[in-house]
Amino acid sequence: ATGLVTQDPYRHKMWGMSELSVSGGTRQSPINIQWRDSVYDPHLKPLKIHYDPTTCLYIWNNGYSFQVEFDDSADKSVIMGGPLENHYRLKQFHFHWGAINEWGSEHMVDSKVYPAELHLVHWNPVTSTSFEEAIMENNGLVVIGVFLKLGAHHAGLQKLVDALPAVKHKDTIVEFDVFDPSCLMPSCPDYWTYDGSLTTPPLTESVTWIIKKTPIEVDQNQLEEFRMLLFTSAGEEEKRMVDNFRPLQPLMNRTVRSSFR
Ligand SMILES: NS(=O)(=O)c1c(F)c(F)c(-n2cc(CC3CCCCC3)nn2)c(F)c1F
Ligand SMILES: [Zn+2]
Repeated sequence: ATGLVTQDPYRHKMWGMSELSVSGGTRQSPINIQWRDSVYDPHLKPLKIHYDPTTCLYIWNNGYSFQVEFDDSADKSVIMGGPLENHYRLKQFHFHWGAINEWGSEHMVDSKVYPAELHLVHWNPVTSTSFEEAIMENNGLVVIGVFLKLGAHHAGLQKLVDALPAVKHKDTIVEFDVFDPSCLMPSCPDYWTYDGSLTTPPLTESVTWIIKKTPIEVDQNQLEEFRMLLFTSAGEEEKRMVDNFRPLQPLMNRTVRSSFR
């Protein structure tokens, strides 16, 4: 399936390094998780998630994806446990998806691609005083990745999908209050974890990735609503927001640990 992703989907972005990892990067993301090479770590604890739905602020189209932002001024929506030394605050979540169901996710599992991937981005309030600072810190961020697969209608996601027409164009925003992103988590507790990077600029190597083993199911109409968004601002020539995933990066000297046998 990786052969399908020949074009660099961010080719229209003048990042200069979208194909290459950060020059000299040794822990770039995303990667292909080879299940048989992952190492079961019995010391990994269950991940604990406590999201306060009232910390949800708004949805906006940032020109890469649509992003749901949270009030991170206190320890109200936090994760802890798993591979983590302390708690991390939820800052935002967003998705990556393809033009068609055959590709779209950033990570892969044994070269299997999913049609989309959810990222919940958290930062370390113990070692950083802000999200912006944490982005530059080693292990300043934790991102939980959840694969989306084509299947049953996802009632929790639909609330988000219904708001997308209001953020069709880049730099548009709509208020979005009281949403609990826990509804987007699979019930299975199993995950892989590895040290990596942001998959968008500034591509800093500050992320502890936690990738859930089990995908959530969404239906065709819901995926197609993602694909109706635009990379472009109002008034510009329309470019559909699709294929907003970064190409696979080399594993280099890293081990992926699993929380399950
Ligand atoms: N795919 S990912 O790796 O989960 C992922 C992330 F982890 C991110 F943190 C961001 N991110 C980027 C900014 C702008 C910052 C604004 C302040 C200065 C630094 C950039 N906000 N959040 C992001 F866009 C993204 F896609
Ligand atoms: Zn992402």
